Amino acid sequence: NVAATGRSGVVLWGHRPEHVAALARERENRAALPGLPLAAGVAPSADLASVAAASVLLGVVPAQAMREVVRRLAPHVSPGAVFIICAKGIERGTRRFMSEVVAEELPQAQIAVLSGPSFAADVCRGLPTAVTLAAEDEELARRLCELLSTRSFRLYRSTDLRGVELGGAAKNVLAIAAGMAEGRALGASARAALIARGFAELMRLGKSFGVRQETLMGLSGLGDLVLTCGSAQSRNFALGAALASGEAPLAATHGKLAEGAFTAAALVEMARERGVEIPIAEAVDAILTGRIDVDQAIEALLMRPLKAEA
Ligand SMILES: NC(=O)C1=CN([C@@H]2O[C@H](COP(=O)(O)OP(=O)(O)OC[C@H]3O[C@@H](n4cnc5c(N)ncnc54)[C@H](OP(=O)(O)O)[C@@H]3O)[C@@H](O)[C@H]2O)C=CC1
Ligand SMILES: O=C(CO)COP(=O)(O)O
Repeated sequence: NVAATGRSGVVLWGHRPEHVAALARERENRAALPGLPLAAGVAPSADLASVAAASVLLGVVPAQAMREVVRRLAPHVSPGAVFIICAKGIERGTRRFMSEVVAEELPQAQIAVLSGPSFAADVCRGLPTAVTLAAEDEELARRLCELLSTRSFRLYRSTDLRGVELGGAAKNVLAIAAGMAEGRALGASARAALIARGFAELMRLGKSFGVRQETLMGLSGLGDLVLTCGSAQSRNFALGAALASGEAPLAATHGKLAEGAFTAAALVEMARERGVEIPIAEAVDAILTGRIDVDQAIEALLMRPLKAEA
């Protein structure tokens, strides 16, 4: 809808023809965004070839599906087209960032990443927010920000692509921990402490990747961390709360996408490889894989040796 603000002919491709047909008929995604109509300029299509004329594509699929989707898209994407990654996650197994996945599968495209505090329902309602758009080429980032910004959806540009995607991926894992604290009624002070210590983990990890600290202090790092660690509207936060109330990891997502559940293991492995301590993310991964329970995780975090804050 944002892309179709003041514009027509925005193709919305989806992989399920029946879902695409329902979207075209009802002009609304009744399951995911009930009561929020599709913008008039959006044309749903199940035909991959319909993206061939596009000079800018937005990839809004689960991170673990990105490679498959981009591989299918590749024969239809024109050389020089821009592919904007909207997924927030790291590929399991390969531990590739989304920009690496897309570069491997879509070498003809220019890559950008869009990330920041932006619940789809809020954005669709026209509520104001600001996000970061990163591309290595600053001129491209500037052009895309101008193309896609609206009065209520403000894009700030960055050339720190890796920093932006790291912030978006890591905040989902940390939001699961915040949801657990909420589920166990640990209180507002604990939540604030968790956000601050989670942010310290993100900063340490970011340093090991050579990303800019300012990026992580910005919309796609701290901004999205505060949003998702503070709202039950977040599916990652809701997963944490469900785990804390005793639900099993597989059932606790309630069929919804919680990216942090897939990214946690990759994040922990990357941190270990770099000798970076990320105890909150590690606790989330250990709970998701059934190695410890929520009580043991809380106990372990509270019993960590006292040290300097940094
Ligand atoms: N929702 C939000 O508020 C925000 C989400 N994001 C990020 O965007 C990404 C997508 O999230 P969201 O849109 O909520 O997720 P959804 O679960 O709604 O999935 C998005 C779309 O991807 C489709 N899809 C799933 N698997 C595949 C596949 N293998 N091949 C092709 N299409 C597929 C889904 O179709 P179907 O379900 O019918 O299979 C759906 O149409 C995530 O990484 C998320 O972190 C970022 C900011 C905000
Ligand atoms: O990334 C998001 C908002 O910025 C959406 O968060 P969830 O995927 O946890 O719902």
